[in-house]
Amino acid sequence: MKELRHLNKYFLKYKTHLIIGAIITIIARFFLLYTPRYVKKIFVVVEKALEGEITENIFKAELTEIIIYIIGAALIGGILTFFMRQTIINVSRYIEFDLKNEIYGQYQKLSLNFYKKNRTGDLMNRISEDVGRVRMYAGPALMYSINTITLFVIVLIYMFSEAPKLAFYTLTPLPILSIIIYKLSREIHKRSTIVQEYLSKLSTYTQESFSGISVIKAYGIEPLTATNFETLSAISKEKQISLTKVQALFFPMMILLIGTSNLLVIYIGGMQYINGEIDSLGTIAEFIIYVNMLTWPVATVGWVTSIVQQAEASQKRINEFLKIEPEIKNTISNHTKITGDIAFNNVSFTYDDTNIQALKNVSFNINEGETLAILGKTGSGKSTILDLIGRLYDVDAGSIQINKTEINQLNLTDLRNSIGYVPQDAFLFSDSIKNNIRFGKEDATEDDVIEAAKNAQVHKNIIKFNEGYNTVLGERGITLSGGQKQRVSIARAIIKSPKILLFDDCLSAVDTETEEKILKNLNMLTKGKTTIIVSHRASSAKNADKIIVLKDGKVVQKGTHETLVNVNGYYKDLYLKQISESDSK
Ligand SMILES: Nc1ncnc2c1ncn2[C@@H]1O[C@H](COP(=O)(O)OP(=O)(O)OP(=O)(O)O)[C@@H](O)[C@H]1O
Repeated sequence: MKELRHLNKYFLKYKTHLIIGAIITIIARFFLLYTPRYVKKIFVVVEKALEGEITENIFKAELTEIIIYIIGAALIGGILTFFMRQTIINVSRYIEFDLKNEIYGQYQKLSLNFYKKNRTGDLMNRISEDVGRVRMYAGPALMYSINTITLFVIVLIYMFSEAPKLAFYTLTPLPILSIIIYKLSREIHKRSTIVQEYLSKLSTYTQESFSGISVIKAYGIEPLTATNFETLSAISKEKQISLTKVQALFFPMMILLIGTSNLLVIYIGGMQYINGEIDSLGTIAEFIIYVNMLTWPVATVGWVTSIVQQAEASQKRINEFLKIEPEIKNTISNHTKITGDIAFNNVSFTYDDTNIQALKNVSFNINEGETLAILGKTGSGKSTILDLIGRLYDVDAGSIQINKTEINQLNLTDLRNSIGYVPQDAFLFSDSIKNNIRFGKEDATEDDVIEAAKNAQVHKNIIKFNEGYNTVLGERGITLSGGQKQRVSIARAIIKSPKILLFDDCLSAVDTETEEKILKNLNMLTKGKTTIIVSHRASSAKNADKIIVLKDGKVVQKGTHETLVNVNGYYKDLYLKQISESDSK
């Protein structure tokens, strides 16, 4: 139960609901337990009438009164049971909601490294299935426990005060029932976890096949994927059947044990009645009702135990994530002004997971409003520089200063709000084009969106779609071309009009003519803003104020277009190659 202590703060938060729920549960049990006592009374009245001890009128009056009591008690008990579920089960839903938000909030705080170390499926499971299991503890398990304890205490007092010997024999099979249900629940849980695993394997496989359907078709490997699916699906079916087998045992087991208890009541109660140890047959009827009333709560002891164990395991998995300290923290609460002077001083950086040293002693500086172009072969560390400016990672050695202040001494929210970032793989959400652009600035007007799209040279493409800016992208919507995606992504960054603009090879999928137009617009738009353009093309770099060339994480060339084009090296080679390519077209 150590891990489940995490939920105590929520129990405390909803204590009023819980206390009311517990009180209602207890009162509801009292009313429901009235019925067996009145059933006994019916027997007693009938016995008296048969023996002529009471007149027919008294018999009818007493019988009517008892029946009214039984109906009244059942009605009140029923209504209270409804409110019991409404309070305690609702609390479990509130806790589920709070816990999901807590986990999601934590996910948002965790740095990129966390996402690299953990698979998406695992993150999803903890926020959905694990929280679901924990809810079972906070709701049904709690409710059934209060229910069972109250019922047990009251029923045992009633039974032992009425006929102790009969009570003892009647209750003997119940612990056995509880143990069997516990074992069955554990087995059911074990097998259903395996079933779940296969279901998620199946859905991951199916999802991947659908996402990669064009590759599958192009390579003609449909039969292979179908066979793989069939194999997975067959294993899944086997696991499901083995689960059903155990589940099928559950109710017969319960019926068998209830039957045994009932037989015991009738046999021992009957013997006692013959021997005169109990005064009325009504006691046997009362006890049969008690036994049936106790069976479900007794079964729930086993069930609740297994729910608590599962919840403990799930909460442990949740706590593992909740306890992780974000690597990148915002330690500065005051606002910091970001103007856009950026300086890298001997920065080195190694990726934790791959141990690849992406940057080695990198130094450069850009003044506010200047444009820096970063060139270099693939894997040379260009994107890493941009990630470090956005403080997605912290450097291992050296320092990054923005406005002459160490980057970790800046308010992280202010820093990120001052950056417009266009990633290498443009990611667009399954939403309208308008909202995808507006994502950069929530209060942007229609005109702002259109202007940003025009500057990113994508407006003409967008208005050709039937729905224009309201065209939905993604799974159920239209698929944009690589170049269109890049340009929507550029529009998203420039609409924000941030102090710092980072373009990560974001013109790679557009033709040189469009690139030229975009760069021209950017020249105008980025006036006064610090801009970094990562590219593989000299054409994107030639107008920059400064150019650096990276090789294996090191800066190997630094200068302007004019200086670099006159010295032998990567930049000159690249420039000449591109000129000869465009001449030959
Ligand atoms: N998220 C990451 N985790 C681990 N290693 C990484 C990660 N991102 C990049 N690397 C490694 O760091 C090195 C530098 O990568 P980076 O993406 O900065 O290069 P790049 O110059 O931007 O390449 P490209 O031009 O292909 O985009 C590469 O060797 C790469 O494999």
